[in-house]
Amino acid sequence: MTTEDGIPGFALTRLAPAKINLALHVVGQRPDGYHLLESLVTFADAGDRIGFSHWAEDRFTVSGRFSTDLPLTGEGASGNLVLRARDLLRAHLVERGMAAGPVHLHLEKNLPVASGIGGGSADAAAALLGLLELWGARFDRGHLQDIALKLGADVPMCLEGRPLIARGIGEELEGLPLPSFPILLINPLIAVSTPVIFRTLTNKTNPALVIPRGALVGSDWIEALKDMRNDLEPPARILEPAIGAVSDTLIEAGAAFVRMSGSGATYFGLFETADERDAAAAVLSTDHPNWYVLACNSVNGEEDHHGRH
Ligand SMILES: C[C@@](CO)(OP(=O)(O)O)[C@H](O)COP(=O)(O)OP(=O)(O)OC[C@H]1O[C@@H](n2ccc(N)nc2=O)[C@H](O)[C@@H]1O
Ligand SMILES: Nc1ncnc2c1ncn2[C@@H]1O[C@H](COP(=O)(O)OP(=O)(O)O)[C@@H](O)[C@H]1O
Repeated sequence: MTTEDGIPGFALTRLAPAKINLALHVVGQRPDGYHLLESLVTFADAGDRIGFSHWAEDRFTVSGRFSTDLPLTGEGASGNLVLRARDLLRAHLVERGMAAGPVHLHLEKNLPVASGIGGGSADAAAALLGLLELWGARFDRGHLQDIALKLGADVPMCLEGRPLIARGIGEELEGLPLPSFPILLINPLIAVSTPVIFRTLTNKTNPALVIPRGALVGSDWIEALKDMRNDLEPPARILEPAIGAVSDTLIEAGAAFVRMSGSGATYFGLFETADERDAAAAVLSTDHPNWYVLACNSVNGEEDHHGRH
């Protein structure tokens, strides 16, 4: 996943790809209040980037369109997830007698914050993987997933970074052979808080996700997606009525399939061809110059040879 054209001046650069919940069913609630989900997830070939270098002391810098919306320190639950990932991983390595020296981390924040495409979770996962590489540390994958889950429910799936089904709150992962789609992500830059959306949700026991099996092509998946849902979309539309218009705009622009990702407010459109996607992106960028519009592709999935993680 290391990008070929790295951030200048850094020893290592990793992409932190946008997460897309193609479907998200809320099927129950745990005693601690967390909601049980069944989600069909894929990842974009674009997102934030993180640069890593050994340094004389710990340093954190940011750039990019959305860098002003971020916490810049790592302390507490509201700290930057890049720094929280660094500190948690370092503590685990040091405890095991491994070196985890000072680093300069640079976050290029290209993904809008609190937008249902998991930018913070992707950053945390990329930070864990990049730091392991920079520090030359070997770490058991299961243990790394445990650390990831401590940073957020979506961080384990972001460590995988490939099409998968997520269950539980995101700790049960099963890869699946989903093809690559030309995708348009659009967000009217209305930030939506994940905990507020979950609190607004009234129906917590919805029908389970039914995943078709077999050798399916893109059009088969689009048909199958129509029978699935994002159960967080109704509460998001109640909280922010303006985001309903975003969905209509993508349909009018020619998307073959449209749905909200995660707790919103980003909508994704799946297109039959890259040319159709790019034409829609040009129209939407002109009509809505203040919106976030990203033309990308989702990554290709392969058969899961390892079973559940
Ligand atoms: C909804 C999803 C779908 O992929 O994505 P986003 O919209 O955040 O991208 C995720 O489940 C979000 O997971 P994540 O973003 O890691 O959530 P966290 O920060 O761990 O949780 C924020 C808060 O949301 C609520 N929460 C979160 C996940 C969950 N399954 N049930 C919940 O009730 C809890 O109140 C929690 O304290
Ligand atoms: N590196 C980061 N990028 C984005 N958000 C971060 C980061 N570190 C901490 N956060 C906090 O995490 C919260 C969720 O952000 P984000 O992951 O972008 O949401 P979502 O999963 O809905 O797309 C925000 O309130 C933000 O302040």
